[in-house]
Amino acid sequence: MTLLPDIKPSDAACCGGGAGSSSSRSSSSSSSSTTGSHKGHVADGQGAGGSCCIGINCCTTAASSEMSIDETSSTSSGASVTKVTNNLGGFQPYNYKDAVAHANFAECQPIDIEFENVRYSVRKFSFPERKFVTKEILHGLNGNFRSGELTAIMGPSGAGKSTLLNVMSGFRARGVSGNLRVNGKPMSTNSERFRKLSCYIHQDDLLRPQLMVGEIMLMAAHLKLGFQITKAHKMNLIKHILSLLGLDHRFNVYTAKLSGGQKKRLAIALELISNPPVLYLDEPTTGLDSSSCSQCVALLKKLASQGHTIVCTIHQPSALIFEMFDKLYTVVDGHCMYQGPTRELVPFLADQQLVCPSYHNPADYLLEVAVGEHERDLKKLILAANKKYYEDADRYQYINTDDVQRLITTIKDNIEGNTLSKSSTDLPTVALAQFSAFEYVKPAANDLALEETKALNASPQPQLQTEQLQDGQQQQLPQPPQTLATQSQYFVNERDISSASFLMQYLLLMQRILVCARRNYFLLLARIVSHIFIGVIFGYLYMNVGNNAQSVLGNYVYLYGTTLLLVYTGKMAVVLTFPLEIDMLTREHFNRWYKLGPYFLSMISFEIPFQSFCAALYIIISVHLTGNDSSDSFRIYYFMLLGIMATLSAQAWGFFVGATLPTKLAVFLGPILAVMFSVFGFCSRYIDITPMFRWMWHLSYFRAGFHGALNAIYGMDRPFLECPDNTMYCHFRSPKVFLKYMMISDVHMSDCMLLMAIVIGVMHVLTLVTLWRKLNKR
Ligand SMILES: Nc1ncnc2c1ncn2[C@@H]1O[C@H](COP(=O)(O)OP(=O)(O)OP(=O)(O)O)[C@@H](O)[C@H]1O
Repeated sequence: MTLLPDIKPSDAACCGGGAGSSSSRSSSSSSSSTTGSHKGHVADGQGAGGSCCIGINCCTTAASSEMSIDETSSTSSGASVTKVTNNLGGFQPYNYKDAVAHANFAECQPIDIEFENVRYSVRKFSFPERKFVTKEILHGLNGNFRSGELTAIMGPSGAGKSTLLNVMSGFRARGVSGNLRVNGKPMSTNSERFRKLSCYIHQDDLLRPQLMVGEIMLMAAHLKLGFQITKAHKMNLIKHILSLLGLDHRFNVYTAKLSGGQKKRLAIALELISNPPVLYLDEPTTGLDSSSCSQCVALLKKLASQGHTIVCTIHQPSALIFEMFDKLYTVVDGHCMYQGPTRELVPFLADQQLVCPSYHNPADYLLEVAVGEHERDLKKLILAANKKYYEDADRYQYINTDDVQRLITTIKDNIEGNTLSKSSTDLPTVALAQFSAFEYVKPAANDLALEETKALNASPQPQLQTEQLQDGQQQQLPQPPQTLATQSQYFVNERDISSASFLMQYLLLMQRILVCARRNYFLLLARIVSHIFIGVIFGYLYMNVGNNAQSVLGNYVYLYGTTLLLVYTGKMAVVLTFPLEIDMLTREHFNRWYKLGPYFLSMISFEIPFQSFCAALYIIISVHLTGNDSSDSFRIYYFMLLGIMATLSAQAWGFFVGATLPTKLAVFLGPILAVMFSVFGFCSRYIDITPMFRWMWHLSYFRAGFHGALNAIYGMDRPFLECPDNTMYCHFRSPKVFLKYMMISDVHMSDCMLLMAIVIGVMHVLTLVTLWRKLNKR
């Protein structure tokens, strides 16, 4: 098992051509269908009295270069790679638009989601009212997200877009009520079955900067697809997805060096590995320039056109991008203000006496209405939107399967009559373009048309196919190298996915940690160097105090400083880094990359030995310089064991604090807790502690570590210490006298070890439980 894929950059760079060249004819059919929808859109808008500027009708699109498939070759890994040449015969650099237009993603199970009366409330403490209050954010939303549709959730800032996405994806489940049906069957968003259907891509991309694109993809493929699928198959799939998303040339690039748009595409590519039927994206276009924006939406549109249900929030799309969405769901103050096909928005608003001015972006106009710029009663609009939703739902219900069958038969007739290219692999899109008036036939038509597509793909294809040209001439076109069926063979069927076992997940995550640690060695090196440095400083300050009866208090301070150092370095290293880890864990776990158990085990399998190693380094150096190693060697072993246990106890607390509190709070609450344990259980004698705080003395791992260390160095019948100047009185010549004076002569080292072992175990269990709650009680 290797994380680092054995692929050369040249191999990866080639696969862009492979996918980008899938089929020139499917592009012609899909572009004709797109044009059809543009026309329909404008007609609708104008017919209703509105005349907003929409999509390509107001923009000039760049002329696409003519491309043809030149030759097919094989890479060293055996993958079929197709070079694409332009009409000048040169090698064509990667063309994202073409690749997206020609891309064929895998078919997937069509998923229609309907929701009814969805409400979401949060419970918060109100300081002015001095009580807990419940705030409802979503107020009984109804709607549907359908297979084959790209839906945009729009609305003003703070309207509840992200909240709706979080609720619908199951990312937020607490405080949610309402009914949800998936393909007509009731389901809970918190159920495992529902979660298996979808992936959620957050607005900010949390990608590990130390990993390269290819590595992160392979890691995700191993974790998501398991090991019943060969590595070669996974590599083919990865290359295929990366080339579809225009990232193949970034295969060997660290994710830190990707642009914003590339990171976004990589985030999508990672989730496409398991080919989820439903994709939720939170503001996928935020922070992208207009070209990256339209590339990103074009990609989503293509995914939707191949059967996925795609839902994303979007802020203020340009007219061109707005036009690319099939459907719009507008949220205003937690209510739905419009839902339905994008092209029906302008007529809908016009019906409400809101006429979108000429050459005005309907998306901008909608937002102006939503923020009240057009002085319309939003309540009326919300009511009208609900009325429209129910009317549309009725229309959908009353269309029977005979109607759908009739439509499909007509499409078949069209194909046989050669009015449409038989080679089109995008039958559902063609079917829908033909019958765009019957918008709500879509789900059923999609199912039937997909079956037809499968049947067509299964039938033997002629070597050369013909396409009817506009002027009536027949021209021979080369066979596309990969049809829908062959391209999507890389995608793994849902039933073949068996995610990696516990052990394999653990090993893969361990490998990821090691690779990241090796590449981000500066932080680890800093931890090692600081322990060595402080070991030398402490050793120098308390040089040779170990066996000197006159310097017992000096040695006491050395042991005290040692405990403090080990406790702070153990705790702070994780308190500061763990909250960021939790964000990544939340996302990867939600998208079912791995389970919590292997993740946590892999993390502590690295952190525990590393922190122990740092503590041991410090102890070896300082013990030698302070002369504490001049007595029996077993004392040093005990001292080292106690020091390591103290640092690991603090580390376990650090994990717990990091998992429980946000970083800003953890940074100062962690030390406050440490000071409390220190003052009340560590640097005071038991009788000096206020009775109210004596429980801290018993529970403090600080105290256990320190008293244990004192016991290891001065206890266990240590003989008299040296008193160098015989003329002087050495009060603590007898170690027993010193321990008695410090009131710890009855403290046993074994008790201290037991207490710290319990702290380590209990705190790790508590951290695990906290994480589990965070991940599962969202
Ligand atoms: N956990 C929460 N506690 C309290 N209020 C919340 C919580 N989550 C969301 N809200 C409130 O709900 C409203 C909707 O928030 P949401 O993030 O969904 O808005 P949005 O439409 O996505 O906004 P933006 O476009 O600015 O991201 C906001 O007023 C927000 O303050």
